[in-house]
Amino acid sequence: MIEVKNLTKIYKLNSKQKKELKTKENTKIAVNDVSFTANQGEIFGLLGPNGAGKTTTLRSIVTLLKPTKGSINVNGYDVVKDSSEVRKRIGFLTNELKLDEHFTPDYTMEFFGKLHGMTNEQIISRKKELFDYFNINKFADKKISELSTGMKQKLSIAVSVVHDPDIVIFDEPTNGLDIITARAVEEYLVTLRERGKLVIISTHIMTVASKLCDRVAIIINGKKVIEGTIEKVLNDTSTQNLEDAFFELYKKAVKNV
Ligand SMILES: Nc1ncnc2c1ncn2[C@@H]1O[C@H](COP(=O)(O)OP(=O)(O)OP(=O)(O)O)[C@@H](O)[C@H]1O
Repeated sequence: MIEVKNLTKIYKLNSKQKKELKTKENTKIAVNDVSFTANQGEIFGLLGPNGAGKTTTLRSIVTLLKPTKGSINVNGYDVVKDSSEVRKRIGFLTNELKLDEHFTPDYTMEFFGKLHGMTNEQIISRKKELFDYFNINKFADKKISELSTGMKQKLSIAVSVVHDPDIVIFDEPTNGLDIITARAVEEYLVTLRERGKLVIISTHIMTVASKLCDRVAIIINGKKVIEGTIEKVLNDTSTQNLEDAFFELYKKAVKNV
């Protein structure tokens, strides 16, 4: 279970960033007083346009960023005070995860398994389970540089969940993937939910969210504008689909700026 309470993250901006963001301000409020709860056995979606604050929120949950204000609790552990306990319980996958292309899938799994303090037996059995699931066996001893993009993505997922965490967090899980790999990733997320895991995904693609998520929170300009089941979001916005709901909420949020 993850409880995010009044999370605020303020970045200091250097002159290059100020230029990029076309601002004279010295700071950027990326996440502004955001709270939500996500429970075991659900796929929770953090939705919003580019720059909304999704990645910042996820990176704060996985202990890569320290909140400026507020708190995040992961299965009873605080992300700042008990960061190593939190990391044991979370698998984090982002497009930025770069696997070393010189190594083989086999070696990479062993390496990350050892980093998580797993025994050789645990690593062997987990590797078998994940390589069977993602059809990686044939490529286990090839250099990662020789693998297709889809296979690399599947391996990245296998690596990020090698320690069989209770909570799995994917930043834009199907972004840039072909339809077959995207489907394989989606199916895996559903499998994780069936096994009682909490899966949190961030996405700006509303059809992906509608298909996968039990509950969502929509973030616009760093602020949460709604949280609940897809049904609740459609009811509250009097819309028929999540894309229309998003535009309704976006129009309101922009008007209020
Ligand atoms: N390290 C940083 N320093 C300064 N500003 C940052 C930094 N990282 C992100 N930002 C800014 O904070 C805001 C939120 O960014 P974030 O990456 O969390 O959004 P996002 O919703 O994940 O968007 P995207 O889908 O584009 O990744 C953006 O305006 C971004 O430019």
